[in-house]
Amino acid sequence: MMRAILVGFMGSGKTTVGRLLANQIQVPYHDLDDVIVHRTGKSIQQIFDDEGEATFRMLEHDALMNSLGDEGILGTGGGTPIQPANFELLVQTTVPVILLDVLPETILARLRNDSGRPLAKKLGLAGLIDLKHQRDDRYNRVSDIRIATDHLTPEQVVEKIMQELSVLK
Ligand SMILES: Nc1ncnc2c1ncn2[C@@H]1O[C@H](COP(=O)(O)OP(=O)(O)O)[C@@H](O)[C@H]1O
Ligand SMILES: O=C(O)C1=C[C@@H](OP(=O)(O)O)[C@@H](O)[C@H](O)C1
Ligand SMILES: [Mg+2]
Repeated sequence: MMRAILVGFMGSGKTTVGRLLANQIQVPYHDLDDVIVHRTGKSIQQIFDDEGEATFRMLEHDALMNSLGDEGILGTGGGTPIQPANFELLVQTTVPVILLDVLPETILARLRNDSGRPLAKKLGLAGLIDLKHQRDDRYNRVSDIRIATDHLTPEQVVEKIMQELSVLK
């Protein structure tokens, strides 16, 4: 079983914080995007370009199903909780789900120089903010703990998660 699952919008720090947290408590880190890249031999951008978002979402659902029972920390993608089947899995799991939250301006600052997120490229800044508003309710509903990351370093976010998880036990 996973120790914790990280959810949140693109740029909230799921991948960065997940790796750091796993490293700190010496368990494996699994990232759904990485599982998909490994399985297909393609980048996320290539999958969106060649096969479209719907195919990516099927691969993402498979990756989630196959990862939940593994040991470690799981970093999801920003769209993972939005798919209804994934939403149900995340609501029902007994693994603590942690929402890394961010303000729109933080997202923009963190993703400014990033080219690996096809949706960010396609939607532009205003579209990204709109997408976050559409998703926020789902993020809140699947998560047990919410951490506002805007004014924290990744190390401080890890520290907060460790405090919250020890409270949960
Ligand atoms: N707490 C943080 N403070 C500042 N920068 C951060 C923080 N968390 C992540 N970042 C940076 O933001 C970018 C996106 O982080 P990433 O971990 O890939 O987010 P996600 O997986 O949620 O999309 C990266 O450049 C990362 O270094
Ligand atoms: O928000 C989304 O729909 C997506 C987020 C990405 O993951 P990160 O949240 O780790 O950037 C990746 O799964 C894909 O580009 C789609
Ligand atoms: Mg990520």
